[in-house]
Amino acid sequence: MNADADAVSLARALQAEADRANERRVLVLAGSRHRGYDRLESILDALPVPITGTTLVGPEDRLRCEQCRQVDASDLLGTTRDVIAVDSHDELQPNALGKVTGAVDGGGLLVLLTPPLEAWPERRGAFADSLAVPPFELDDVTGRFKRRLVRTLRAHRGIAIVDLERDRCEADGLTDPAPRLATEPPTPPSDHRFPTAAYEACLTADQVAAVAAFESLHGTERAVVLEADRGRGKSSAAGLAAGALALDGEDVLVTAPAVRNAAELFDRAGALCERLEGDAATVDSRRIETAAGGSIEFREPTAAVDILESADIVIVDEAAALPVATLESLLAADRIAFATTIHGYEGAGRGFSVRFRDRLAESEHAVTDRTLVEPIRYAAGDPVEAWAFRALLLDARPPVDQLVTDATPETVEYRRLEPDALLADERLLREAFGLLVLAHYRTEPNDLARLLDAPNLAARALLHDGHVVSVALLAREGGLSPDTRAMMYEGGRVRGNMLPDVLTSQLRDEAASEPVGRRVVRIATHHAARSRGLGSHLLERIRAEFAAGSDDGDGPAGVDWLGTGFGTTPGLLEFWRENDYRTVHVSTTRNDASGEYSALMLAPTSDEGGALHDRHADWFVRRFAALSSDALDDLAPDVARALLRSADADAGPSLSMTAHEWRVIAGAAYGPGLFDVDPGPFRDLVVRYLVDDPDTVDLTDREERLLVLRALQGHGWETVADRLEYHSPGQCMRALGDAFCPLVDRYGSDAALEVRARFVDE
Ligand SMILES: CC(=O)SCCNC(=O)CCNC(=O)[C@H](O)C(C)(C)COP(=O)(O)OP(=O)(O)OC[C@H]1O[C@@H](n2cnc3c(N)ncnc32)[C@H](O)[C@@H]1OP(=O)(O)O
Ligand SMILES: Nc1ncnc2c1ncn2[C@@H]1O[C@H](COP(=O)(O)OP(=O)(O)OP(=O)(O)O)[C@@H](O)[C@H]1O
Repeated sequence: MNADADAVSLARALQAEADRANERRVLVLAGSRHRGYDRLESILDALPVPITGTTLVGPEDRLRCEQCRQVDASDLLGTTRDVIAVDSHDELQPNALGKVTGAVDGGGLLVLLTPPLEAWPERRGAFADSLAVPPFELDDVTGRFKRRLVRTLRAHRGIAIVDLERDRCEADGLTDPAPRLATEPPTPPSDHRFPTAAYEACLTADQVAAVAAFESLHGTERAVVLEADRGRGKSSAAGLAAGALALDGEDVLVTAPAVRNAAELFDRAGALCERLEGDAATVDSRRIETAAGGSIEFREPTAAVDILESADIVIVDEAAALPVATLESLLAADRIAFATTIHGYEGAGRGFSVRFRDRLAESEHAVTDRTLVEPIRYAAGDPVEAWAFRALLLDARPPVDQLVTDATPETVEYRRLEPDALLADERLLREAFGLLVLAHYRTEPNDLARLLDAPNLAARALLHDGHVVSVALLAREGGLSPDTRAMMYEGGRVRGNMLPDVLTSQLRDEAASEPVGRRVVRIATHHAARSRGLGSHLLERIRAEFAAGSDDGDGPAGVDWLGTGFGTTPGLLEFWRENDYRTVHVSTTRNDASGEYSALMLAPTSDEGGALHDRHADWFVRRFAALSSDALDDLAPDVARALLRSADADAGPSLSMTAHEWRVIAGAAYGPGLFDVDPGPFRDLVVRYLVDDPDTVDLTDREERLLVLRALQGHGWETVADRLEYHSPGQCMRALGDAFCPLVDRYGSDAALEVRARFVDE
């Protein structure tokens, strides 16, 4: 038999076994690219799988089947394919691998076309190129992620490896699974309100329980949360429930990141409505109407927020992939359900579990939770799912709570997490990466490759009894050549230098990328050990290690600055401020994923870093008032307060109001004057007060919010009165005047104090 026939019969045997077990199998075709494609074509011809069920994920349309590029792998999320072949000769994007693996059906094959496995880790493709950020070059990028990947391919069950160069089968991937037991169809709950047909349409007992959870939405102020790994049928369960609710006359509003994410939901809901109402129901891909007077309608997330009031019930599918701010706006709905992916961070954010769960818990909604465990696309125990989880660390978790509950700054050891050490110690890698995933809504498989291979990144951790309790990811930034600096200043982009890039290109400071710094890209403390000073301790140790001139500094002369950039919340700003980081910028648009404005902060560690900080802090304070009534007029007042409070107290101009302007301010505070006639000087005063030490003036939180909303952001009296719950605009006006009194007392010039004396008996 020739080699071609061998590979074909192996593929057939693999596929037949996958089919019998309702599991998936992986077939690696390792060798030259043309041999890989030749063999793949013979295999596809021979497999009993229609070409319409096959997708090639690669740079060129080289087969007769559907094709997409790795960057477009998200198109396959939530879809189900019989065979997916990934051409990874030019590059392999870890994110794409995660997405496509989840889309292979039970009985299906994932085929990987790779270079010879020994040589693969050393190949540098487009993804590696993206890790070579200036001043580093492609040769500085390492191949650890791929070395680990090859190790997992060789170690895991269900993975066949064919060496095309030596015409040799390295592993046949056959697992000889036990025969599948016939499973009983799930039964409806004994007592139910939804039609029996909704339960009969379920494929697993988990799905029945999930549909039943939606019955709680008949009450008021209710929320349902369905959580599951990919392919457990949560969208379908939500669809059956949506159908049942619409059949009961309810108007159901469905939203998801894109309409294709809601396709399964509408399929299942449509089928149920047609089954129970026949032609009386009208079914479309975005709208279903029932004869009972109910409806199901799809709207994109922002549009959905605008029409919440018109719906009885809202269902949010793929909630993890929506910005937290959008999820919060949706919570205004009285009855709402969220379906979300747990370990599917290959394509879904972590915003839902990281930030939104707390806010849901604080809301008035009574929450019913259901987790769907049983897979539907393939059988439980599928070896390819186990491999993908391991290879991409999709299920990486921080240590269990008990291991770290006693951690304090005194018990922990500071550790540099060198990539080789991480590669050699799977538990350390899982704990550190797991902590980053759980704590951050945007950690994805590409980040695992970055952690292992990117020359500009470094990780540091605190270990308690050998377990990771706090972790930080640092990026080297700045130190760029004069040519690169000029290029950035003139509008060019440079990768991987976020802080210098913004300071140079947006804030017009050509010298900003000359000093060298370390940006804290991410920091996380184990949730069982927060608020004990561990995060601060880690930052302290990092500063000691990297500070300019320190002996054990990483690099010859240490760094000029430490910095950070993150989606602002008052609590986080407070954390960084306490650790001596100071605000130098806030973005003028909201982050797509978090829905928050981002702040940039600096903690200088040398004279050059100090100079960089000082001029940017000054510019930041100077521009803040104008920004607040423009791009930042929807910034939350508490965030605006925290941003200014975290700026350096010496930054910004000192007050320079004329005597007349002081009379206007003092007249509005103590006399019959009006803020509205000349808001400018009032704003300067508010900015100065919020940047200075606030303890010197006695204002309440509400009064400070009033200063931000009215004086800085320029919202109208009616709006401000409404938001801060003043009885009337008139009362709000008087409150603003009162709020300025202590500011006049603290800052007022002689002219101001003279005005005050006319109205106050001193
Ligand atoms: C660039 C970035 O990574 S920014 C994102 C930071 N990371 C995250 O948001 C992940 C989730 N959060 C965490 O892992 C932790 O809360 C960290 C890393 C922010 C802080 O770690 P900890 O070990 O708790 O820090 P530490 O004990 O030194 O300081 C805690 C103080 O920071 C402030 N703080 C930090 N986060 C918050 C928050 N979300 N809300 C309110 N206050 C906060 C508080 O002042 C808090 O003190 P308190 O608990 O007494 O009120
Ligand atoms: N009750 C059902 N009846 C028929 N098909 C179903 C049912 N439940 C799930 N499926 C099918 O199983 C697959 C996975 O279901 P679904 O998309 O609902 O799961 P999911 O958990 O939302 O997965 P993903 O996150 O991958 O989209 C889909 O192809 C879907 O059509």
